[in-house]
Amino acid sequence: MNHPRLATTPAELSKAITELLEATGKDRPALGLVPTMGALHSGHAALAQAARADNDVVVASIFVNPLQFDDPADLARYPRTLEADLDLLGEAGVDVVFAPSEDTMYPGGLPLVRVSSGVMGTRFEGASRPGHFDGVLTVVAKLFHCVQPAVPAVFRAYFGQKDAQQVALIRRMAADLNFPVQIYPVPIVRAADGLAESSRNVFLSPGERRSALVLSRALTRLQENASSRRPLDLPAAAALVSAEPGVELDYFEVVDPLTLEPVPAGEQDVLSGPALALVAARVGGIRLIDNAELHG
Ligand SMILES: Nc1ncnc2c1ncn2[C@@H]1O[C@H](COP(=O)(O)OP(=O)(O)OP(=O)(O)O)[C@@H](O)[C@H]1O
Ligand SMILES: CC(C)(CO)[C@@H](O)C(=O)[O-]
Ligand code: BAL
Repeated sequence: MNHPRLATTPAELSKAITELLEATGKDRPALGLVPTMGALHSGHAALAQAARADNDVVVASIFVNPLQFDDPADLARYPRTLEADLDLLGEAGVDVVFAPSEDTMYPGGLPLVRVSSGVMGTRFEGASRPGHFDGVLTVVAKLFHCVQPAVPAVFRAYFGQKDAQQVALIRRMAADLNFPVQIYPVPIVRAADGLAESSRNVFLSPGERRSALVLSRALTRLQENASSRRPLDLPAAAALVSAEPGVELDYFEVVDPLTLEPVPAGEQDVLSGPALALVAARVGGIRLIDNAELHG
C-alpha cells in the first residue's frame, strides 16, 4: 500500500507542497485540501476523490481539534486510527497528509485570538455545542494558512455537506475575511441502510443504529412532500423522530441553504426556492446530525 507523504509541521508541509506543485511544470497548478479529524470512512474518501479529480496536488489534514469540543469526554473518546487513515488516503490518491500534534498547532496552549462565527454559529449545532464553530473556524483558518501555496496556484478546499452548518460558516469566513481559497461542498455519503456516514457511528449498537435510521427516513419524507408539492408538514417529521424509542430529538428545522435563516412555518407549504432540512438527535449517548436539500 502506497501511503501519502506525511508532514507533521507547517515547514515540512510547505516544503512538500511547493515541491509537488513545481514538479507539475504548470504555470498555475491546482492544490486541493481535505481537512479531517481522522477515523476516516467512505464520506472522507468521497472528499479525497473529489479533490483528486479536480486538482494536481492533494493534501489531507488529520487533526482532532480540542478547540471545537465543549465536552471533554467526547474529545477523549474520539476514535483515532492513523494507520488505517493513511491507507484510505493513499488509496484515494492523496499526495500529502498533514498530521500535526496538538503542541504544533497550539504552541503555548489554546489561542487567545480566535475567529468568531457570529450569530450563525450560535444556532443549531452551535446552540448544543457552545463555542464549537469558533473552534472549527479558528482551526480551519490556521489550516488554510498552513496549506496556502507559496507559488502561484489555484487553492480549493473540500468539506462534506453532512456538516451543512459548518460548510455555510466556512464559506462565510472565506468570503468575509478574504481567504484566497475556493470552498467545495461534497454531497452526503450514506451507508446502504441510509444512515449518513460519520466517525461517531462506530459507537452505535446494532439496535441504536436501527433507531438512528429514523433521521434519514424523516428527511426523505420531507423531500418527497416538497418534490410532489404537498405541504412539508415538518411537525409530522419531527414527531416521527421523537416517537422512535431511544432517540431524543434536539432540533428539526427548515432553513435557507446559504444563510441558515429558518423558513417561517407559514412559508413551508409552498417553498419559494431551495431549502435545507436540518436534524440532530441523540441516539443512546451519541449525537448524530443529518440534513437534506428540499426542492419544491
Ligand atoms: N457522510 C459524509 N458524507 C460527506 N462528507 C462527510 C461525511 N462524513 C463526514 N464528512 C466530511 O468529512 C470532513 C471531516 O469530518 P470529520 O472528520 O469530523 O468526520 P465525521 O464523520 O463528520 O465525524 P464526526 O463523528 O465528528 O461527525 C468534514 O468536511 C465532514 O463534513
Ligand atoms: C473541518 C474540521 C476538520 C475542523 O477541525 C472538522 O470540523 C471536521 O472534521 O468536520
Ligand atoms: N464533523 C464535525 C466535527 C465535530 O463533530 O466536531
